[in-house]
Amino acid sequence: MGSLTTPPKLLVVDFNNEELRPGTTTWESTCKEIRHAFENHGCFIALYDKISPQLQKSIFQDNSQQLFELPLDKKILNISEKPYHGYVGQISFLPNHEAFGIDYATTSQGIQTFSNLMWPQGNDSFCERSLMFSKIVAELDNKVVRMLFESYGIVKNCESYLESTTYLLRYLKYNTPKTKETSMVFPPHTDKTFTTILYQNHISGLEVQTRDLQWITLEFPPSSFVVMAGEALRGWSNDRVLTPIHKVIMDINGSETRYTMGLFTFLKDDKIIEVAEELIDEEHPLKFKPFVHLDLIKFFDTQRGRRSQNLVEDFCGV
Ligand SMILES: O=C(O)CCC(=O)C(=O)O
Ligand SMILES: [Fe+2]
Repeated sequence: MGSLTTPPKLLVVDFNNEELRPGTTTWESTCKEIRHAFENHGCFIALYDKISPQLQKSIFQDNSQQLFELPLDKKILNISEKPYHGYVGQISFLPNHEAFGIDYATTSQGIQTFSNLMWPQGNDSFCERSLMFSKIVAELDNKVVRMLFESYGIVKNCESYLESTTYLLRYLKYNTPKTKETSMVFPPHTDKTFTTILYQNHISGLEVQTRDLQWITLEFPPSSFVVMAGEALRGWSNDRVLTPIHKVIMDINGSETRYTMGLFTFLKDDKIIEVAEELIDEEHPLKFKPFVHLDLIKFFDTQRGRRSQNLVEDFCGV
């Protein structure tokens, strides 16, 4: 059904702007804009041209294609002790979707461990490009997190969050759906991350739900990323940040495969995620008890967690 009001436009932040340095007025005003975007929509678009055209091409054309062409007995070796960190595919109600997860993707060891499973004979170019991509996107992530903390006046413990962050690089693929019933290639969900950064090839499809339940179709300008809040960030923010519901829809008349790269951040087990006192006031009384990120994901992996409409509250609400 159509909506009577036009869907809002998402914030676009130009991270290529030289003026976007701590101490400048541009920095200060952009910090505020980012905070409002996280609070109002839970996401925004980042223009960031650090991925060269060659890297972009080889990530989508070489790396993604090589990975998804592997035989199933190799793909299923991509497992993890952590829920939702490994291979996803062959799911009857998601016939057009497949994904891999590479944990500790900003370290050569993390990438190598994954590559050794998929290509025991070695695949140096896959490793180099994946590592380069993850490091570039992690830099963007760190900047965004710093800006969000700063806009709330929380500067002192930001570094401890960044030091405790691990990065899961996911390669995602969506085939063209065959019928109208399967045009939703990924169902509505929220991310269980701290933050998620998405990068796609030229095939769009991501839609994000607003607070007033309208769907926005995301346009990715050239060299852009979508930065999105996960459930753990919502917990950290004392429920100020929105964790947006999003889904992927593809045109049944389309002919091209959609590839996405996602950098998903998580906090290590020794890091307690705790609402900072700066985020508690009369209007925002404390909503969540301190928690460990992996425990939140494990909770989601239970029947009660998967049914929850309000994950952080059901997991650690006060
Ligand atoms: O492919 C996309 O654009 C979205 C992927 C996504 O939402 C996810 O993997 O959590
Ligand atoms: Fe998602």
